[in-house]
Amino acid sequence: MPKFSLSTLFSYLFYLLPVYFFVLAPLLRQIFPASSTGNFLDLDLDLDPDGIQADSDLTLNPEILSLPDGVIATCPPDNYRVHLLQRDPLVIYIEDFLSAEESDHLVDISNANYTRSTIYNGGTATHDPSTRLSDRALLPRDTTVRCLEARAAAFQGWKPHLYIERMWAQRYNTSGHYVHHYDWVGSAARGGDRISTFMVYLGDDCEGGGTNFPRLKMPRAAAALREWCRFLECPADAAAATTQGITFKPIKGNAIFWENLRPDGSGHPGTWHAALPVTSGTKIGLNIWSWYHPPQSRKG
Ligand SMILES: O=C(O)CCC(=O)C(=O)O
Ligand SMILES: [Fe+2]
Repeated sequence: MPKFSLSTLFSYLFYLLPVYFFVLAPLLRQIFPASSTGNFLDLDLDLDPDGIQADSDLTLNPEILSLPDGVIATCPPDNYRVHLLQRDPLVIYIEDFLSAEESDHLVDISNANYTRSTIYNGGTATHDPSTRLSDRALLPRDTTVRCLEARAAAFQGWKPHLYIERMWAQRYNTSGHYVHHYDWVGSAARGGDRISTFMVYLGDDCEGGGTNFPRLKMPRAAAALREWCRFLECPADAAAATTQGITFKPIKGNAIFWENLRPDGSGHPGTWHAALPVTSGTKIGLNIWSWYHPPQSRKG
């Protein structure tokens, strides 16, 4: 009977381990691709066509989310054009997401409701003008707002367990700004998180006030730049630019859409962004955030 010494065993391992890691394991991954059941954003177990399970919806708060309430709005057909900026994170620019009439109407219905914007510090809402200087107003859910909720949900493929948050208009006067931040919270494992953001411009009667993404890159091809410079700040001397990355100009009716979460539910670092200071005039924005809240993580 052959005798195996410890050193023989080690020499076998020395040859076999690389064979496993570099040949066998990749081959197995090709033949049996990983199932997506561990993928936070692929949870799609709901059989209810509305993506809503009656028993698990008790925890959803109608003061925060635009929950179905039996009111069905009759809406005009969509009339927007999309421009794909990049896929990871997904960033899509939407021209004429709102008509001029819709933008003006939302400004009108927000006017009476403005209060100073807050930030959250350890779970407590505080005012900090060095971080965020603006006023914001909760929009009543009238027909225009309901049609916009439907437009935003349809844009995302009516994804089950996705809830459009109640909408807020945000008004920045001269010096108004919001320093760099993420819109996601990092709470996917605790129940849900903000899966996406539409940053819509309702009023662009201002200088400055662009939405800056320091970690996104300017499109490179000359033809692409010609197209994108309609929507992005394109300084004549890019090297002398004081901001990093890309900055969207406020243009009334247009929107930037981006996905905040990676497929595993973690927040995407590329979505770091800011509202640059308004140097004169008034900018009015509209936040449409979508909250992804799968029923499994709602239990408890
Ligand atoms: O007003 C903007 O350009 C961005 C606003 C924003 O990032 C926010 O309200 O979370
Ligand atoms: Fe934001």
